[in-house]
Amino acid sequence: MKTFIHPSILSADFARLGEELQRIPDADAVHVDVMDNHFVPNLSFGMPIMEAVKANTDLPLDVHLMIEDPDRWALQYADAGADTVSFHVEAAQAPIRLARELRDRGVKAGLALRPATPVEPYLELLPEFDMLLIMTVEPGFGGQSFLDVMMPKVRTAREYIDAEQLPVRIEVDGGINAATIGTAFKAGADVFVAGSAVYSAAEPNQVIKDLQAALS
Ligand SMILES: O=C(CO)[C@@H](O)[C@H](O)COP(=O)(O)O
Repeated sequence: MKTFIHPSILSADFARLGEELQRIPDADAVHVDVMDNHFVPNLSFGMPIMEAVKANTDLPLDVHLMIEDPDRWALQYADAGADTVSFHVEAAQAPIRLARELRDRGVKAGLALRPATPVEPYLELLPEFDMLLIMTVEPGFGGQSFLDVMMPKVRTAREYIDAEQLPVRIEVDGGINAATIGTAFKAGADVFVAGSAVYSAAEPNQVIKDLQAALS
């Protein structure tokens, strides 16, 4: 199975964001965490920073909206150059309509689930999506510990996706590092977001290579 490492810039130095983006050349995409201080108890950034990120990297942008009312905002991120826009099923009014609107623009649609949200009720929606984002920490902050109790959810999704032969990736987000990535991979994830593990290191790109090596 092909795998993808997406560093999260939530753990980068925002005052030097342009340089921070140049420190991860072997990443498969940049994970862009948008938080509104309503859906999650933290505020990160919005469209101006998204536009600055787009202007300062050639890597694909994997945008994760942790916001209320994604139906209202998601298309702006698509139009600003996102490759993938994931929004939370707990926040969306009309997830299928929004996924179709994203895909009509040529942008991949991701369905994100909080740790407390079961996956089973949403499996039948997956043909409408390109990615399922399973949170492996409570959304809102970087640097938390990996919730391995989410692995049954990843396994259930993997079994369904394989049985239905859907071209849907499974992204895990939160607490991913060299010690946890193998657990998530074995459960069936193929896209791995890593924030603090990458950006707290002296050489972020070496961490990306180490994570890739841990999967090979
Ligand atoms: O969405 C989130 C947090 O809500 C994540 O993308 C974190 O930014 C990942 O950070 P680490 O757990 O890898 O430090």
